[in-house]
Amino acid sequence: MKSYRIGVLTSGGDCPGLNAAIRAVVCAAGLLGWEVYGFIDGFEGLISPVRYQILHEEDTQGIISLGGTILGTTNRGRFTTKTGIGEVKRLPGHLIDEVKETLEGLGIGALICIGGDGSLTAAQQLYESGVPIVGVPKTIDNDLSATDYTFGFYSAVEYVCRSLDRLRTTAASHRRVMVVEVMGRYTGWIALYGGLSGGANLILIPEIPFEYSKIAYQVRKRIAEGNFQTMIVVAEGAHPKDGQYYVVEEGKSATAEIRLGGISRHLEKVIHLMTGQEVRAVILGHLQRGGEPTAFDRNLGMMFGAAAVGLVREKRFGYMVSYREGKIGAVLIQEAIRELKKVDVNCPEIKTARAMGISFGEE
Ligand SMILES: Nc1ncnc2c1ncn2[C@@H]1O[C@H](COP(=O)(O)OP(=O)(O)OP(=O)(O)O)[C@@H](O)[C@H]1O
Ligand SMILES: O=P(O)(O)OC[C@H]1O[C@](O)(CO)[C@@H](O)[C@@H]1O
Ligand SMILES: [Mg+2]
Repeated sequence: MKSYRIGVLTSGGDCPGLNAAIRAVVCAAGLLGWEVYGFIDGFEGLISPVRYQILHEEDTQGIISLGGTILGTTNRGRFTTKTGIGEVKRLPGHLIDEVKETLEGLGIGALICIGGDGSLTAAQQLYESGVPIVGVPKTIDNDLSATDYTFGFYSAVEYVCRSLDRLRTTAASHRRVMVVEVMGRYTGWIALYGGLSGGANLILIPEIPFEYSKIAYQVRKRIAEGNFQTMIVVAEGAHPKDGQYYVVEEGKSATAEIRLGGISRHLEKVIHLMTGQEVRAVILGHLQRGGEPTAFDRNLGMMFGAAAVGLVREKRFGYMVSYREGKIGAVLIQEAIRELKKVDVNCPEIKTARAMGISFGEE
């Protein structure tokens, strides 16, 4: 008798912990006697030219500690559902039909989609069209609702924290202002957690629009107090009050979301002009996304992967696994993608930062 078959794919920006999730899916499904088809390059592998790899336990040995994804991923292509903040596009019907044909042709009974907000928006649309889908949340940005954490986030935070440690010694030696730009798209999770743990003096996040004069004031105040170096962490999506996001490519592409970036270079010029200090911008970029996952992200990836197989077993399609208050559970994918999870400006990390005199550039 043909055994039950499931598919798994990784989609959107890669992040540490994806391989741990893939291994858990393969091991948990294998114990149930199921076959696992890993689709290559996310949703792209589901349509012509269809690409997949049958995954056995031995194919996933030793990958828990490996960054990236053995299945490949993409954040541009034929499955664009998001082009800008709050803008959602419908997937064309012919694409959905092709996905269904592929799954039916291969005898696959369920598909596990490991993705961020954009990829799970596509997954939800496929589910609404009858594709049996279970979601697994991932992204370094930690911007998915209905889960406290996504794997990849703490690995990125760890990198930001260590980078600040290194940058502080050179900033102190030269009595400079360092402006360290970190990822996170429209949310400030990485900037807040990385900045606080790395001893930043100012943290600029999209949730708290800043004022240039307040940043300059903080730099001058520090100098007056005998602190000649200032560490500023800025989220790529941070912006001044009434200001625009800084984007790498002007305009929008039909096949990808806009790329944010460049705010640190702008701040470098403005802070120098306003304070006369030497300022250096450092963009941490994809160094935050590469490399090995932290132990937390490995464990979260495995807990999510194994739980996703459990949801398939229970036929709870349209659900996404989640982590809330220390427990693994399930929520509707629809609930997770309804709106971006932004930093609560009254959260303990912000309160702690304020209590310690760390500025958010608005006072
Ligand atoms: N095959 C594809 N074709 C087009 N766009 C895609 C495809 N796969 C993923 N995307 C898009 O890539 C972007 C990133 O994916 P997702 O949100 O799942 O990951 P992420 O880790 O949160 O990264 P990001 O911060 O870039 O959103 C989303 O806008 C998503 O719609
Ligand atoms: O890999 P790309 O296309 O540069 O995408 C960068 C974006 O992806 C993310 O790293 C999330 O995966 C965002 O923080 C960032 O804005
Ligand atoms: Mg995203």
